[in-house]
Amino acid sequence: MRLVTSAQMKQIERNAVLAGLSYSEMMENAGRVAFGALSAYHDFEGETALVFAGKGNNGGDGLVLARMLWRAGAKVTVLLCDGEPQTKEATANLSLLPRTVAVLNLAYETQALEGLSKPDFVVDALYGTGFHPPFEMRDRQAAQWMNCCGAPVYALDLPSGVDADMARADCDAVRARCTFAFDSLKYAHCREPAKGYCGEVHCLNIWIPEECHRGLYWEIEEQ
Ligand SMILES: NC(=O)C1=CN([C@@H]2O[C@H](COP(=O)(O)OP(=O)(O)OC[C@H]3O[C@@H](n4cnc5c(N)ncnc54)[C@H](OP(=O)(O)O)[C@@H]3O)[C@@H](O)[C@H]2O)[C@H](O)CC1
Ligand SMILES: [K+]
Repeated sequence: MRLVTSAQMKQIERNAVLAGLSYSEMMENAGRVAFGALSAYHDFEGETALVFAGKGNNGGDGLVLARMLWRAGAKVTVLLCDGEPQTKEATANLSLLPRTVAVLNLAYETQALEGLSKPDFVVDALYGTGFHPPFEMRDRQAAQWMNCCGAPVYALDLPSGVDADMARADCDAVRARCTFAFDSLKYAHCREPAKGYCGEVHCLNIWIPEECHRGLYWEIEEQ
């Protein structure tokens, strides 16, 4: 198993771009493999899914997954927790969502969380490797909602609220049933206190060529 820092992960992604894999392809792959992993737990058809999407690329992964869940027959609601996406790839994936996916923007619809019912499952795509604790108020409320709703939460790459490298965790960090780590494990998947928020960790291949990792990871035993 590979273990990387967030800076190493960014370098691996840059290497992947040089090797011919675009950022948008990596995002598409991340959403797709998360969809595949989630299908071991859910049938999707007729199920209700809430996708909490942040403004960065972790949110973009969530928007790809939202599209795939909708295609598989789930009733999907996306919550934009920090307004519109701020990266090119995430913005493109927001525009690819079909109209039948409800999109609530918590930056404007400030009371939206109060009106939500418990879904069949939740996708946490609020923050990944770019997060540094602590939460700001709106994110804290979103994380508290996920933790209190009673539905299983599946975290993309990391549970929101943990620091990938320091393995620190905000006291309201998302408590996931499963975390789908992309490409490589990060310290937060392996060290307390962050590890305790991850639930089962599945490290998923997003098709970054092997040579892009050279000299940029530590080999560790399977967790
Ligand atoms: N591993 C891979 O090969 C791939 C990973 N992908 C996914 O991308 C994320 C990392 O995306 P990134 O955009 O770098 O980071 P985040 O989505 O986690 O969020 C970054 C934004 O959040 C801001 N931030 C940080 N801390 C806070 C805070 N406490 N409160 C509010 N906002 C915060 C940060 O702002 P800065 O000023 O700190 O820069 C950013 O605006 C990775 O985890 C994967 O899920 C790719 O999609 C595919 C390839
Ligand atoms: K996340």
